[in-house]
Amino acid sequence: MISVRAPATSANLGSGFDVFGVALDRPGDVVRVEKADETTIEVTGMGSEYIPEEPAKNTAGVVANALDAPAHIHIDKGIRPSSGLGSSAASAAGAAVALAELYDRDLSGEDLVRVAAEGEAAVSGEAHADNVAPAILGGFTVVRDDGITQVDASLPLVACLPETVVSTRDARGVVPDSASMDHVVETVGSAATLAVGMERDDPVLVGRGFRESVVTPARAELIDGYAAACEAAEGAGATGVTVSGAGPGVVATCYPGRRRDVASALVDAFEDAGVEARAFCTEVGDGAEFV
Ligand SMILES: Nc1ncnc2c1ncn2[C@@H]1O[C@H](COP(=O)(O)OP(=O)(O)O)[C@@H](O)[C@H]1O
Ligand SMILES: N[C@@H](CCOP(=O)(O)O)C(=O)O
Repeated sequence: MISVRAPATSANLGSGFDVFGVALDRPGDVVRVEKADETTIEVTGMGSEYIPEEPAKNTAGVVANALDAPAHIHIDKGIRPSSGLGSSAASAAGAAVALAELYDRDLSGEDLVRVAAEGEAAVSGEAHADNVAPAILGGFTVVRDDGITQVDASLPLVACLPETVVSTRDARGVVPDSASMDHVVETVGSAATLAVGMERDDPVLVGRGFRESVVTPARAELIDGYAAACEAAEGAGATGVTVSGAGPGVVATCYPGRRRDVASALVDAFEDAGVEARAFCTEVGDGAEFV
């Protein structure tokens, strides 16, 4: 039996829609695989009641099919589905790494990302690899058609999960079809600032680089209490706050000593808006690993 822990991830980071992603040190999914004549899936843990066990509908099952690697797959979910923290991607990434090892397939990190992205496409409608890339490679990743760039950043993060469900498929439906030149200029400036901030492990530059005015405001409309939560987090020391992935999760960065204050501010602000929420103090972490 092969067992792999794959981390939660936060995609987009404001200015990098479908391009940027980071691995979070916690939480994560654990995927265990054993060879079998045909693929079967069992899911336990956080939100497992909402996750299909039919292989064609589960991201891990789609990966097993893509790799022609039938297995009994057990997924212990540490990441709530439809959270904006790459829950479906973690299972896809964990399955890709575990099944490649089980069947002795000689695949590069980028090959594994491509296979795991097929699992993501099955649930979100499009093959975006900005969650599976950091879930496999770790750190901060930049995904483009011509390759993936990875940086081992060290950065404090707070992830907050309001008890609202937003599916990635639905949240992709509200993304505007076009952007003005002013917005393009702003996004390029933010994305460049964020990438330099990741290289320098600088929470001020990274937080400034979250700023984006096309996709983020459209998604924020789906998250009750979002504006108040951002304001409260910034008041508590966050150097930047944005929607995590497609939402409803929110991600903030700050100096290391401010994480607890930022986490409490986010939770309290959502609760004041009538939305239950929980927050994790975390940091940029490693990719999928054997356990
Ligand atoms: N192994 C899996 N883990 C989590 N969600 C899965 C899995 N397989 C299929 N899904 C489905 O994917 C959807 C959640 O994915 P998505 O909307 O992209 O949110 P998230 O941000 O949590 O990845 C849910 O409909 C869920 O049932
Ligand atoms: N780039 C994607 C990222 C979705 O992330 P998830 O964690 O919400 O699945 C998007 O913004 O649609």
